[in-house]
Amino acid sequence: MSKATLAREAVKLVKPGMVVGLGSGTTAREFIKALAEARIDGVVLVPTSVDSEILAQEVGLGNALRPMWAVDHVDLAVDGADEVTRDKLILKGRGGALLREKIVDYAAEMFVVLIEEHKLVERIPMASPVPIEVVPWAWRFVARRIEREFGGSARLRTGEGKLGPVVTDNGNYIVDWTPPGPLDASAEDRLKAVPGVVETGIFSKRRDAVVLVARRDGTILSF
Ligand SMILES: O=C[C@H](O)[C@H](O)[C@H](O)COP(=O)(O)O
Repeated sequence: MSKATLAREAVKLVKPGMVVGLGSGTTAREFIKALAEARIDGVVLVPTSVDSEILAQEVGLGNALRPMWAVDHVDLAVDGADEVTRDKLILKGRGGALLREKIVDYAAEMFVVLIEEHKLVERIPMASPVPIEVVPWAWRFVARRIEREFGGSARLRTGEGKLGPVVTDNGNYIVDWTPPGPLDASAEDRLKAVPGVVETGIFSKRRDAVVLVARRDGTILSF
């Protein structure tokens, strides 16, 4: 229910003709459904995962869908997150959709993050590991190098419903890294500098994001 409330709030920001980035995950799915109900004229939609693309198609938004290469800007991106701090360090990627999400969310003029209150944390990571999308051919080398350079433990993500590694929408693997302690904003660039790392779930460069939090008491906090 709270995810649907957040989604309806975010839909109010969508104006006719806008190019809108569709995030991924259960919260973003609510946004996609609410957007379909709103029937806003002329919007162009850029999905950040196959999952979001399929849902958008199923709820009648198929004609509006475009790949990222077919647009020259994104007005608004609406996405969920796994953990968010008060100063807007954002951790994403529990569903493995982080790479396309980061391209779209970082490109957007306005980035709106929808979370429930338990995801508002003091520091990242709190309860989730840090997802890191890696080149499959190098995955073990990259995982060991991250452990050596930064400490903690890095594990290949394996899936349910399929034997072996989870393969992302971009054909890569995910390594889930549990660092030895809290991370600051520099972690995004430091991890990215490891050859073989394609992208990380640390979103530290959108401090201007608008975060909408569904509180336990039913109200919405915005910061
Ligand atoms: O890869 C998954 C995405 O980053 C999601 O946006 C994130 O995991 C939050 O998903 P949910 O809204 O299902 O908690």
